[in-house]
Amino acid sequence: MELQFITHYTDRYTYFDSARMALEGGCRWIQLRMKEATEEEVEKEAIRVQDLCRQYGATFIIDDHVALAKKLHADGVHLGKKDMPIAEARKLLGKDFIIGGTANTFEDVQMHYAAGADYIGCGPFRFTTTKKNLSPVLGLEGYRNIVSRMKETGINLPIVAIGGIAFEDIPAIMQTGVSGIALSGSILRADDPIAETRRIINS
Ligand SMILES: Cc1ncc(COP(=O)(O)OP(=O)(O)O)c(N)n1
Ligand SMILES: Cc1ncsc1CCOP(=O)(O)O
Ligand SMILES: [Mg+2]
Repeated sequence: MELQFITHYTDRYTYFDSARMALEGGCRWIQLRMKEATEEEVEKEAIRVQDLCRQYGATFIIDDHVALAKKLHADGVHLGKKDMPIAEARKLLGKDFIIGGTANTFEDVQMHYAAGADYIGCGPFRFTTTKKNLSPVLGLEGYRNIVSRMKETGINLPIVAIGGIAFEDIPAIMQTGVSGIALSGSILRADDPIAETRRIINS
């Protein structure tokens, strides 16, 4: 299973802990997402998490902060509706950076495809408290619809499902034709987040 881990914090774990546990559990794609942090805090953690990702040979993506991704030579950046437009980020970063875009509809996918995105984070699958101001929930039917319209129009981009996903949801979500899963909370709420990551990777 292709898993992207999105960093978060809890009463027990820091952002850095969350990335470390996902890497120890075998995840090889980490997105540093720190919504309530200052630019300085994001940079400080980005340097540490990037170093750890390098030790594990994992891809390191930064959420929202294009200039920081360029400065640190991160592997890429993830951008949503309220962030820098993908075409502008592509001009700044060039072709060697991975750029992901958020989609909630097929029209979002079309727009990001035209702008040169490398992958789509598509969601939310269901309600989650990890993100505020959620777009409408897609459910399985939402993914089926988006994937089938992509096939009809010849849009070939990896689609990563995100939002409120737990271990038990993964087989049915993968059956809709998406390429992978991104998650955060269900790993951090597990008794043993490292074992939970391993269970997902091996599923
Ligand atoms: C893989 C992935 N998909 C979607 C998102 C959401 O990005 P965005 O819409 O910009 O919202 P924030 O994460 O910035 O709150 C994501 N980060 N990763
Ligand atoms: C960043 C993001 N975008 C849509 S839902 C979400 C949060 C994913 O985290 P969780 O797996 O805890 O719902
Ligand atoms: Mg964003």
